[in-house]
Parts: sequence; structure tokens; C-alpha cells
Amino acid sequence: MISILGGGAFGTALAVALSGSQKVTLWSRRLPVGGQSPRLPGVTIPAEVRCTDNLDSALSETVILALPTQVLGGFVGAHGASLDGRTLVNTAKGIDLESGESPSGLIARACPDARIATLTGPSFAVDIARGQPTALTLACADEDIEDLQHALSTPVLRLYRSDDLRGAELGGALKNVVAIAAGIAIGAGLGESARAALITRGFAEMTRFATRHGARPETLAGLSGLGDLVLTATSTLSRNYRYGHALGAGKAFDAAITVEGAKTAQAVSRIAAARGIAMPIADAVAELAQGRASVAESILELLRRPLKEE
Ligand SMILES: NC(=O)C1=CN([C@@H]2O[C@H](COP(=O)(O)OP(=O)(O)OC[C@H]3O[C@@H](n4cnc5c(N)ncnc54)[C@H](OP(=O)(O)O)[C@@H]3O)[C@@H](O)[C@H]2O)C=CC1
Ligand SMILES: O=C(CO)COP(=O)(O)O
Repeated sequence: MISILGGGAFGTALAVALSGSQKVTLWSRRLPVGGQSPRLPGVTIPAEVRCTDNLDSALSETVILALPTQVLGGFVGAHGASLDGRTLVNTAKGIDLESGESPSGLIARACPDARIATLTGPSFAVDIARGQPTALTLACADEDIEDLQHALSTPVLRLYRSDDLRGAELGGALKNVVAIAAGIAIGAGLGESARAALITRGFAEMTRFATRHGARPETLAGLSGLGDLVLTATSTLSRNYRYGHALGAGKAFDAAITVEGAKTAQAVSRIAAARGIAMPIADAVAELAQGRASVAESILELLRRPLKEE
């Protein structure tokens, strides 16, 4: 039995995908209307999925947290007593702006006796909900998760295990920042060559930042890092990419849409400055997301950097 907390796009997609092999309860603060989540229109939640807005009645031994990073700390803080002691699977891809914590760090603080894992990697909610083949990373720092790997895998949802929780989470958080930069490049009309350069140099930044935080470089080159970067930085299905595109084109973007990379860029830029880690692309995205620079200024700033070895 699996509980999923958060009836947005990803929580709903996982509920649909896992309901073929598991009893699934989907908790959300807004119940689906006509069997559909307002965050994933066009996907009908099967009748076997129990949908509820009563949190206490929703909890089973294994709980998937499908909430955005910036609300996760408040949520687990408020419900820590009910969630602690269970297996908690994070799906958020970001860094908490207030504390600088990873999603699993936020959960560990509120639930010290929980077994905590993170599910991450290249996967648009709509692909998972439609049963299209997907490969993801399931990471946990120091506990056996083979049982969980099997419980959350399906014939079309293939989970790889990793003990590099830090690397898996940082890859997922940082790729959103680079995806915004890639969207800016196309939105501003800089061309696909510029986007390829940003993706490549962005990947170098991701690896630099993550390894300085104890991650293994090969994790960054895996599904949770490079794999998700390739998906997110090249697809108009990505909200981070579309947000960047709007920024680059000088167009408005709906503030109700979840864009993890905007606040994460600010967190990354602040942490990197404090630790002396060069992150020029994340710095530029952070400035643009706060309206503190123009696209033209940011591009000039990146191009003016001293020439160096690759
Ligand atoms: N969508 C995707 O393709 C994928 C997303 N992810 C990651 O999963 C995480 C969740 O994303 P996603 O599902 O897409 O986001 P959505 O914006 O689609 O959904 C967010 C959900 O969180 C709920 N929510 C927001 N604030 C609160 C709160 N304070 N208390 C309770 N519920 C709250 C929203 O409710 P309401 O609708 O009422 O605001 C909504 O149900 C993100 O970190 C994302 O990066 C990972 C892989 C793929
Ligand atoms: O993380 C995702 C795909 O793996 C979803 O990306 P967006 O949040 O940019 O839509």
C-alpha cells in the first residue's frame, strides 16, 4: 500500500502508474474534479485510487511526498509527528531558499526516525501517466531500499538504486536552473548553438557544485543529473524551460505554475558565493528571476568572463 501526498502533476501521475500494481491513496488539499487533477488535465485517475483530503486517513507505511521544494519544509514541519517512523520518498527537485537544505534534509529534520529516499530522474508527469517507458533513480544514503525499488517499479517504470542521495538530489535541483538558462537562450533568439553551450557549461557547473558537496561525479552523469538535464533543457513540456523562454522573450509567465529552478538558482548562487564555487550561469538565472538584471546584461556578463581552459 502506497500513500502519495500532493495531487499535483507528479503525484497524480505516480498514482496512475502505481495503481496497476498497488493499493494507492492520493492525498491533496484540493480534491480532483471529475477524476482529474487541475494540475494534470487530460489524465483520468482510475477509480481504484482512493482520493482524499483527510491526511490522517491517508497515511500508510510508505509515503511518497509529491510537493514542491519551497512548501515541503513547512508541510513536513507541520505533520512531522504523523509522518515520522515511516518510509518517506521525496520527489521534489530543488533547494529550500530559506534554509539552503535539500528536500531530504528538510524531511530528516522533521522526521528523524524515518527511512528517507528520493525518487528523481528524467520523467515528465504526462509520460508516466500515459504509461510510457521511464527510467528513474531511487536514492537513499545509508539504508537498504531494495524492497522499495521493487515496490515502486512497474513494467514501464524502471528504478535504478543509488546510495548517492546528495548527488541524485543536487542533480535534480541544478538541472532546473540550467533548463531555465536554456529556455532564456531560445526565448531571446540566441540560437541552438548558444543553448548547447549553456547546457554543456551548465553541466560543468552542476558537477562542480555537487562534488564540492560530497556527490560522486558519476551520479551527475547519470539519470538524475545529465539524463534529466537533457530532457528538461530541450523540451517545451518543461515548466522550467518555458519559464526561461518567457524571460528571454520578455513575456509574462503564470506565477501559479511550479518552477523549481527560480528559487533554487537563488539558493545555489548564495551558497556558491559563500563557499567560493564559480557558478556564473546559476548567478545569471538568479539575477534574472529576481528582475535584478536584463537578459542583454546577463548575456554580456557571461561573454565577458575571462577566457580559460575548458
Ligand atoms: N511534473 C513533473 O513532470 C515532475 C515533477 N517533479 C517534481 O515534483 C515536485 C512536485 O511537482 P508537481 O507535482 O509537478 O507540481 P504541481 O505544481 O503540479 O503540484 C504541486 C502540488 O502541491 C500542492 N501544494 C502546494 N502547496 C501546498 C501546501 N502548502 N500544502 C499542501 N499541498 C500543497 C498543490 O496544490 P494546489 O494545486 O492546491 O496548489 C499541488 O497539488 C516538484 O519538485 C517537481 O520538480 C518531478 C518529476 C516530474
Ligand atoms: O523534472 C521534470 C522532468 O524530469 C519536470 O520538469 P519541469 O518541472 O521543468 O516541468
